[in-house]
Amino acid sequence: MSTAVRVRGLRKEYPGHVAVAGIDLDIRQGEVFALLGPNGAGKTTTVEILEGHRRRTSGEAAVLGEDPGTAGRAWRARLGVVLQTATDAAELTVAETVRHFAKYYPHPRNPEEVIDQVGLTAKAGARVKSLSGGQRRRVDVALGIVGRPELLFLDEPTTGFDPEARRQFWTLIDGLAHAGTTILLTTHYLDEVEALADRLAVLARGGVVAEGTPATLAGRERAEALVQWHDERGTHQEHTAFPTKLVTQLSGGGRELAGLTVTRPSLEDVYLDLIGEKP
Ligand SMILES: Nc1ncnc2c1ncn2[C@@H]1O[C@H](COP(=O)(O)OP(=O)(O)OP(=O)(O)O)[C@@H](O)[C@H]1O
Repeated sequence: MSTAVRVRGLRKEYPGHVAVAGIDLDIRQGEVFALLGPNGAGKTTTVEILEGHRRRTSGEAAVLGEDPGTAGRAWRARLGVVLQTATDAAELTVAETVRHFAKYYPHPRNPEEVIDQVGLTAKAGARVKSLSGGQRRRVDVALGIVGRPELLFLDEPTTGFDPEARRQFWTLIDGLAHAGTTILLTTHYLDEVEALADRLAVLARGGVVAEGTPATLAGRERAEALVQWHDERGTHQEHTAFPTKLVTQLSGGGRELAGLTVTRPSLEDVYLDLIGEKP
């Protein structure tokens, strides 16, 4: 599988401050890759460099085979971008806005279909100005995908969405990924990462502190499990690296254990541990 994004030693310094301290990343074509990290970790800076919106101080970057610092309009048309800050609310309607943006691209998607996909058909004739925050965010997403991007950047795309809108959005992203779109997602929602991402990297203090799949990040699948059950003497709990063995012993080969649960660290536990904020 070929590489959509390749980054080596990427560094960004602001006066008196290192925002990105030399990171490496490889994002394969067709995968959904999530970038996680606390506020100020360097996610937006990294993404903006890859989008060609910000200059790097040093290091190498190749996005769809080109250097984002020098690539031109044809390259830009292959990208879809949903920035963290919402598009300025204009006097135009939703349909007018999406149709207008579609004209910037050589092979745009059908604007009406895109509006439908982001769940805004009922609001197609409404002025963007009159929409709620979550609905405007959906317009942003529509504008990000109308150009049929090969690589889609989503910077905190579901902030302000209600739970139903988030689910719809996940379905939409899943569909795009299945159709072969590479997606780079930054988010603070760990359930979003578990639902969507093939792989993720955790950024903290400008560096990558862990990289892996949501299920195996930082040895999560090998971490000790907590086994809980109760009997006439009360509730019991035990930490073990071998929960299957423990449960087999406890159940004496088939006796039912009341209230049995086996839990491993959640992605959130692992994440908080990695960024050094575990309570
Ligand atoms: N234009 C700028 N000038 C100076 N410092 C900046 C500039 N832009 C960002 N920074 C600093 O660089 C660091 C990384 O910021 P960045 O926006 O990349 O973080 P982030 O991981 O996206 O955070 P968030 O989760 O809050 O969006 C922060 O300390 C920020 O204050």
